[in-house]
Amino acid sequence: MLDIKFIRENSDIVKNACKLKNVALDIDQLLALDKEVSSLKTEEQNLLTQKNGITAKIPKASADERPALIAESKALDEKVKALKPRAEKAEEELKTLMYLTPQIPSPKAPIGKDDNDNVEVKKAGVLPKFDFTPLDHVQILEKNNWADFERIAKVSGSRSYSLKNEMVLVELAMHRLAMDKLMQKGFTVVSVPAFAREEALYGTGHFPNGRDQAYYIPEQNIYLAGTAEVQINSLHAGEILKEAELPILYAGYSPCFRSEAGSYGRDVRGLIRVHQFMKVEQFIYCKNDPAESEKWHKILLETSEEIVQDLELPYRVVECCTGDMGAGKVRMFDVEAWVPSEQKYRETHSCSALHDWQSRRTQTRYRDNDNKVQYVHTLNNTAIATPRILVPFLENHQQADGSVKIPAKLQPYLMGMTVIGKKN
Ligand SMILES: Nc1ncnc2c1ncn2[C@@H]1O[C@H](COS(=O)(=O)NC(=O)[C@@H](N)CO)[C@@H](O)[C@H]1O
Repeated sequence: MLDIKFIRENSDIVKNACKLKNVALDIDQLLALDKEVSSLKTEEQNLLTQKNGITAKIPKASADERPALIAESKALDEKVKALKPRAEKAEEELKTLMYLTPQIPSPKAPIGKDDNDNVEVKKAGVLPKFDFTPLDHVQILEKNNWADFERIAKVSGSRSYSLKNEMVLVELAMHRLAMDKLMQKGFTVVSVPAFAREEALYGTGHFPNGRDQAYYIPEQNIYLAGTAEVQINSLHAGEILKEAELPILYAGYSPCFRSEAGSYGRDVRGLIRVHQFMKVEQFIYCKNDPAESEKWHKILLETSEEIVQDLELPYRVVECCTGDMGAGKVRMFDVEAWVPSEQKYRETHSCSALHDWQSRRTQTRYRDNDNKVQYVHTLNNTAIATPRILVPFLENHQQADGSVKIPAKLQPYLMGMTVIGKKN
């Protein structure tokens, strides 16, 4: 959400942001509603002032003056009451449009329509050369009895999977590697429930537009969040923190649930795009300062690169263009790991800076050292998300017999194993 004062004084900048982010929103209509809300409030205030003036006269008025004064006071009450539904309707409509108003993208962000216009900013690692015909991740899993798809689909439906044997240990090992790294960097590791109330999904900006991505449990009127960003972003909703408490660094561990509505037919095979996955989420609250946000954004990105390097995966970093980054972002980078069977890089991490666009939605503020109350800035990035990252992991580290080499940094989390899978 933006500051309404900013929209009033910079409507052209906001209109341009809507264009850059493919957000179909009528800012003139928003400003007209804003004016209507203000004028209704002023009208109500004037009526109340008039009424108070009249009421104040009643005690001193003579017996024959009093009935007229009481009648006039009642008539003013009726006028105030008549305004209420109009004011509430205008406020509701204004709030809806405020929730849809995109953040202003950084001038450093590439301008573009969709992920085809993202810009590669870094490439690292050596693409694997196989002296055998490499398998894709599903074939490697099946050859080693490391996953089941067919049976579990009968039980759990589409886009489901069951990891087996060493693959379950590899998944846990990756999460532990990520959590240990984040703890060493001062992050507070927290596990959070997948459950989240509607306000929390509005808080990150997943709602209103992404409502169809979330599973809803009507009896509890609660949702299954698609990322721990949702829960963590609302952990301090409504609070006024102290500047000395910032930055707050969270590593949120949770199951993530996504309907993947709109992804029909995409990545239907294997582990890339599933309904339930596990993620360690990096989330930072920092003070309201673009330079501070830029510093933490860089650190978040470097941390996810370190994890991908620890897994010895060839990868690249792309800066997301304005049309791909999403409504709330100032700037966003994706880390993409190389998938040999597709001969292309696939997104494994997504690193965003949002300034105060989310904290205005959750009313998360802090009292700065000059005693001024400000909105915090928020940032988030994936630390590790499985099972998707198992895809580049298995394919890049596969050997001719179908076994898979374990990178040195992961071995301590796997009882020192250096290779897993097929021998004979
Ligand atoms: N349907 C899915 N199946 C498997 N993995 C997924 C799915 N959706 C997202 N992911 C993984 O989760 C990562 C983060 O998802 S994201 O929507 O891009 N970004 C976020 O959720 C942010 N909170 C940063 O983590 C993705 O990069 C990807 O690795």
